[in-house]
Amino acid sequence: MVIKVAVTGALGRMGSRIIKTIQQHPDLKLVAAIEVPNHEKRGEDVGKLLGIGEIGVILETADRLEDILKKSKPDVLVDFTAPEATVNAVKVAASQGINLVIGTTGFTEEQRKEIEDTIKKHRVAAVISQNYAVGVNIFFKVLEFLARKLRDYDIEIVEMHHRYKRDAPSGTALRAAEIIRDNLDRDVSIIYGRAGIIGERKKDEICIHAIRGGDVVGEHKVIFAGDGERLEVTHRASSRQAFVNGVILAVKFVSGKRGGIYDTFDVLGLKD
Ligand SMILES: NC(=O)C1=CN([C@@H]2O[C@H](COP(=O)(O)OP(=O)(O)OC[C@H]3O[C@@H](n4cnc5c(N)ncnc54)[C@H](OP(=O)(O)O)[C@@H]3O)[C@@H](O)[C@H]2O)C=CC1
Ligand SMILES: O=C(O)C1=N[C@H](C(=O)O)C[C@H](O)C1
Repeated sequence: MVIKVAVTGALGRMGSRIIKTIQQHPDLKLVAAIEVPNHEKRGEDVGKLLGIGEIGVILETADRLEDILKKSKPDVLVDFTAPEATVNAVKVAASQGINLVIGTTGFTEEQRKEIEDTIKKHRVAAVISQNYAVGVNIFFKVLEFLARKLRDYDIEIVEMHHRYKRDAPSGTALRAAEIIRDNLDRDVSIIYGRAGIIGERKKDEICIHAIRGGDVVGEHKVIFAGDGERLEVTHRASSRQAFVNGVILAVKFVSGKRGGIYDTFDVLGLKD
């Protein structure tokens, strides 16, 4: 069976790669590609815009999302855009019974809740993950283990991304901090950077440090610092294809599912 896929953020760093990869999977068919309202390339063939030759799908814009989805009838909508754009895409797609793969990061608590409530209300299925790379999900599992074993160590997270990234800290760093917090048997708060006369480090905090620069695809390091030793775990993404490969698995996983909110642990069979 062929899975029909729509992609929002079609010309973005992730969206464009997702579309190119869909073209390499005979069991996936791109049926709609959507960009920001009033995009100057609206109406042009998306394959041509991406330098892979005509594919027979024209670039549409988000102001017409409802009609586009009604016409193209995708099984799954893949969204890597920006927080408000994702909230809107989820509302429109879910109301038409379309399942979702969501990769956008940087949501407020309210936006996250709105997305989850919408998915539940319309009983669609969605995969939501801050990081679709297989290696990062294994890194998360390693963090669960380390947090249980090194519970008295001082824990710090450092992430680095390209200069264009809009949100900080990264969704992955936030998820890593939550995983560690949930696996420690003591209360900790998550804080963001330090400056000034901060005094001695507090035991009950995990600090996230966000670095931005150049074309770095994505790096995450977690440091467990003890007395006389330090354990560091690092994941480095050198190509966005690492995320895209996970997205393709998520599309195949969520297609045809009846309802529910899943993550990449579900997709990759990593749930305990
Ligand atoms: N979960 C994961 O594994 C990963 C998540 N991400 C996240 O994905 C998101 C996108 O990242 P990236 O591809 O690098 O960003 P880009 O800015 O390259 O791409 C986003 C695209 O979405 C477009 N867009 C914005 N609003 C809308 C809208 N309303 N409808 C349709 N398209 C819209 C943007 O257009 P314009 O530029 O004109 O605004 C842009 O083309 C970020 O939140 C990032 O953190 C990234 C990599 C991996
Ligand atoms: O914006 C990016 O590029 C990335 N965003 C995700 C995040 O915020 O964690 C995942 C990846 O690190 C790349």
